Amino acid sequence: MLKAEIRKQALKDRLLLNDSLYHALNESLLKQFKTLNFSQIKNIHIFLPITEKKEPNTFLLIEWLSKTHPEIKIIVPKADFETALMTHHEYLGKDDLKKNLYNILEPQKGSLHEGEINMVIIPLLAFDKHGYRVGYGKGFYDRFLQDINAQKIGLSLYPAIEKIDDVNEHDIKLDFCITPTEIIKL
Ligand SMILES: Nc1nc2c(c(=O)[nH]1)N(C=O)[C@@H](CNc1ccc(C(=O)N[C@@H](CCC(=O)O)C(=O)O)cc1)CN2
Ligand SMILES: Nc1ncnc2c1ncn2[C@@H]1O[C@H](COP(=O)(O)OP(=O)(O)OP(=O)(O)O)[C@@H](O)[C@H]1O
Repeated sequence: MLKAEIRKQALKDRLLLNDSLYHALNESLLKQFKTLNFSQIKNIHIFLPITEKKEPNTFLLIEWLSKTHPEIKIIVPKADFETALMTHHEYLGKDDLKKNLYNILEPQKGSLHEGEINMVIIPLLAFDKHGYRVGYGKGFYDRFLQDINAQKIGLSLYPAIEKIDDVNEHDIKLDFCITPTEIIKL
């Protein structure tokens, strides 16, 4: 299938999720996330959920991490829609977040993180069995991930689809994808 078609279908499916299923899927994602090996990890980059679009509730992961692994620094992105680039900031808690024009929460005072990043939790609308993903189509994550040497981990409410047919030279492959039932090695 082509990205445009996959994107349209995935957005529709997500918005049709009822609250109780959405909640259960998020709890299952957290359960899977807890099984990752954090022993070598000094910092983790995690997107902040657009709940209006029923993205996975990454606050569950962030809250669990800050309780059980307080030594791991949490880094969150801030997207610049003019340049399609992101900057990366220390997460200081929910009080430091404010919604931008796209309903994306972003850090206000969290200081810029410019060093290496060990693990990135990546938003997506769909991913395929070959490790490629479909996002909202602006290429933010492809630009970000091309420069870094981190474990690239997708977070998906749904299982893998068979194949994205229009993968291009910019598309960066995931190393793993967390779904509600399993962590898939890609
Ligand atoms: N939570 C989260 N943060 C993220 C991403 C994401 O997928 N999820 N992104 C992942 O890359 C980047 C943001 N990408 C986005 C791209 C488009 C729209 C959006 O609302 N688009 C409008 C159309 C706007 C237009 O074309 O001018 C829409 O879909 O209605 C939102 C986020 C960076 N931060
Ligand atoms: N490293 C890059 N340099 C220049 N352009 C890029 C780069 N990565 C992606 N792009 C461009 O950004 C757009 C992203 O399109 P694509 O359909 O692959 O997005 P996506 O992976 O679904 O979205 P996203 O990464 O925003 O979630 C394309 O026009 C692509 O050519």
